[in-house]
Amino acid sequence: MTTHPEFPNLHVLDHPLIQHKLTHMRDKTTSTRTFRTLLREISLLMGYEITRNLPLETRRIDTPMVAMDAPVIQGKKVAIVPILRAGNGMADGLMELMPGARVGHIGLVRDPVTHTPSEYLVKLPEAGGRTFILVDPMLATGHSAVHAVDVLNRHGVTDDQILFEALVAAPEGMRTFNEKHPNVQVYVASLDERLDDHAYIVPGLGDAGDRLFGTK
Ligand SMILES: O=P(O)(O)OC[C@H]1O[C@H](OP(=O)(O)OP(=O)(O)O)[C@H](O)[C@@H]1O
Ligand SMILES: O=c1cc[nH]c(=O)[nH]1
Ligand SMILES: [Mg+2]
Repeated sequence: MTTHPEFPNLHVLDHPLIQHKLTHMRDKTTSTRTFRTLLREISLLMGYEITRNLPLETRRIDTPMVAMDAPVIQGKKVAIVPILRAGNGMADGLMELMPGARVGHIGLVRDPVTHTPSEYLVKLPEAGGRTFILVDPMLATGHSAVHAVDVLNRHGVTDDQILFEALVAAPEGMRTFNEKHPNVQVYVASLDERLDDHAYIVPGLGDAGDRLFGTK
């Protein structure tokens, strides 16, 4: 895991398995079926790092030898929140890791001309001191990410209780995001070069939602 001099809250997960799978996802010849499998697998691998600081509690169990107080994750203290649609593909991986987690949804779609997101669904579990893991593969202009964190803030979740898991981010989007939410920790597989004239990430992987669901 590496950090970035300009973005102290950005963590680039450079594990070879994650980088190898990301390369296959970027490849335009990769099928929808394989893209979907890879997104779930990368999210699961990233989840291993992202959950590193989750609080543990102890539970009394009996081993075949003796009784002991053994550590367990406070599963009900975690909420996974995909930003629809593409975030769904990442949430699947995290839900495998944490089957007891609550799951919320934030539906956003980006206008192709103005690049501003509009909201079509918000359904969230109670804040209740939970860690909220927001997931969306693409952080491009950053407006969708900012909007989603604003939604969580209004719901009673503070920035230090939010982790953002993306696959690829653009520097422009990270700048915009950090102007509003510098205390949200952001985890990515890659910080890419730039945005193009249509606010797509370069080199990126194209339209994540369309590639995940085969809609184009
Ligand atoms: O950083 P931004 O410039 O806001 O762009 C990123 C957003 O764009 C994509 O979603 P899109 O709006 O295409 O919706 P979809 O997931 O339904 O395809 C992506 O999944 C992010 O949510
Ligand atoms: O590169 C991009 C930018 C926004 N949304 C995507 O799916 N891809
Ligand atoms: Mg899309």
